[in-house]
Amino acid sequence: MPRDDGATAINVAYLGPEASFSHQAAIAVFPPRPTSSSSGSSTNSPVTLHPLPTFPNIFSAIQAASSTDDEIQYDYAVVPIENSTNGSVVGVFDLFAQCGLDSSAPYPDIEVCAEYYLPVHHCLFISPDLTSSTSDRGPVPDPVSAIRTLYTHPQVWGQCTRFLSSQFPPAKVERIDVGSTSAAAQLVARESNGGLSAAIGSKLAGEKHKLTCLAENIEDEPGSNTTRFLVVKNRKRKISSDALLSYLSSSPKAKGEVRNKSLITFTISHTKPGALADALAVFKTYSFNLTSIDTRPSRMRNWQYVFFVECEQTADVTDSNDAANFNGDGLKRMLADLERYTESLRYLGTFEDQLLREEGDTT
Ligand SMILES: O=C(O)C(=O)Cc1ccccc1
Repeated sequence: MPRDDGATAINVAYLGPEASFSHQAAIAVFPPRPTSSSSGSSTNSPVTLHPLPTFPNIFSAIQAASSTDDEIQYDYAVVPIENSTNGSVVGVFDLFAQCGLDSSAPYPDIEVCAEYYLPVHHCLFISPDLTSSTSDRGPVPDPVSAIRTLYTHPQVWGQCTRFLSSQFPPAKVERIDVGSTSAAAQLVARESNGGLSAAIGSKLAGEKHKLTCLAENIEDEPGSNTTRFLVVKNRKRKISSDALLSYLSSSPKAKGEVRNKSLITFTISHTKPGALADALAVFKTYSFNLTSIDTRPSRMRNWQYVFFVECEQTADVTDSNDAANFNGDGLKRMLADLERYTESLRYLGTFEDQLLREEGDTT
């Protein structure tokens, strides 16, 4: 929306409430920016981050961005797609299965434009009332063993299996899924006089709600637990790209070689022998390396799947600086050929690979 000073505000959606991991990823990609120079002229588009309650709300907001008169027109959203320990964020995959230029897709205009890797550390939080001598029940002597209910986002249980199985026997402690880790922290903070419940979430969420931290770094892989986020936008919406460009130019990867990844979804015949092998051979023919492959149920017919492939071109590169041209021609030709081996095919976008590879890793 244009402002009085002429700058166009950039609106970014993320899974809220504030202090979720998605919020931290959104801040990293779209940090708060100074908006005007000393002469008073605007230099950067100001960024406003908006917490939304669910992933479907976020996808609907981005899809609607080119066509509604709503007060807020969302330019970007930052959504988690996979975790290095616990794998795919299936709810987000199911939404991407409904994206891509196709009149039957509920989100035809959503495309991926960037990725971000966030190191993720989990803490166990309780209400400070539980350890306070002024509460009705007095300080609980062993708060961990007093906990009867645990709240967190469903992605988190599988990232903290060792800690959870050693501290919280399922027969004694109920695990309740909530919309986000920050919603879990908010719930525990709101329980009157400290119910015997705990939340698992980020240090930031605990600080925001003034919770007591009983354990830090409770994830199974404290040195490497990482969540990958995708940045999405509406392909029909004209946006000033300076906010995204400043992220891309300041990312650690910007100093190294730039590689672009493309995300494609497709379905294939489930009765023709070799249908998947034929489709995958097309990537090889056009020198595209597969960096990721995943499936989700098609929801059209039982035991039929949507394939998600991410790939990067390894040859035929003409212009390594321009994300649009980088593998534009090769990609177009590859997709045209792939169409012959698939039943439905959707291209969801091309973005810079931000994965910092280990030295000596040539893949
Ligand atoms: O619940 C959150 O904080 C989220 O943003 C979703 C999520 C959960 C766990 C790891 C990364 C993202």
